[in-house]
Amino acid sequence: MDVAVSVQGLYKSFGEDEVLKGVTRDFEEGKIHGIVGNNGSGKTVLMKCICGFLRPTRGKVLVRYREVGKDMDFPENMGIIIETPGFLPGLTGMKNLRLLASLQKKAGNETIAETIRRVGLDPALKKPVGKYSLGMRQRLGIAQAIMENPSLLILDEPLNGLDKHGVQEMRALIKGLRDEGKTILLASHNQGDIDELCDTVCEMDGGIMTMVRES
Ligand SMILES: Nc1ncnc2c1ncn2[C@@H]1O[C@H](COP(=O)(O)OP(=O)(O)OP(=O)(O)O)[C@@H](O)[C@H]1O
Repeated sequence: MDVAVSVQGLYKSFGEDEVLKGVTRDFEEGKIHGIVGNNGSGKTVLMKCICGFLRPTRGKVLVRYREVGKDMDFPENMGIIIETPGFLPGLTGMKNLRLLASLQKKAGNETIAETIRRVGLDPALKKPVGKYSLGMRQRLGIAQAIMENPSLLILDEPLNGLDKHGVQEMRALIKGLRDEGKTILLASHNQGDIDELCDTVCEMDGGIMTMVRES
């Protein structure tokens, strides 16, 4: 099997608090991998370690066989939604994404506009993001994560705040991204999202990971 992300004996402590307790798991390329678990079970901390935002206390994360924090600071070709996407409230959605895209210079204006349309928003909308509804902000967050066509997506509760219709649309989008060959790690509390989207499911419980469903 082609492994996109390999988590090997991962421990993470904050002071006395051991939040990850030896997590080991390979996530196969081209699939949607669900991560479920109660509040505080360590899902976000695990995702932050995979992204290189947090350094593990022990163990390692390999993304496409290169170690995060050693062979590279952050995995390349990665799109992320972790916690609420931080946009500048006074700018339009298009301007926010253009600003973020200017860092990597991978996505031009047409690609950004196309991505905004793909998540069901209007790239010509003059309304500043500060006046967006929660669902619109979430859609823009998804656009930001996918605009540079990453091959790995780390999505922590990406469908939060969306109404029923929005959830259906964004589920279809996420499945479409998987069908394009992308690898997706998806943390969710929504059983419907997990059942419909995920090829494999694992559960975090008190910093320990157990397998729930293999494809
Ligand atoms: N920067 C930090 N400093 C100290 N403790 C932290 C930090 N980040 C997370 N924690 C602790 O790690 C534990 C796991 O948090 P985490 O955010 O990974 O949970 P989660 O499974 O994502 O929960 P939720 O479902 O609520 O999003 C919690 O007890 C949290 O307080």
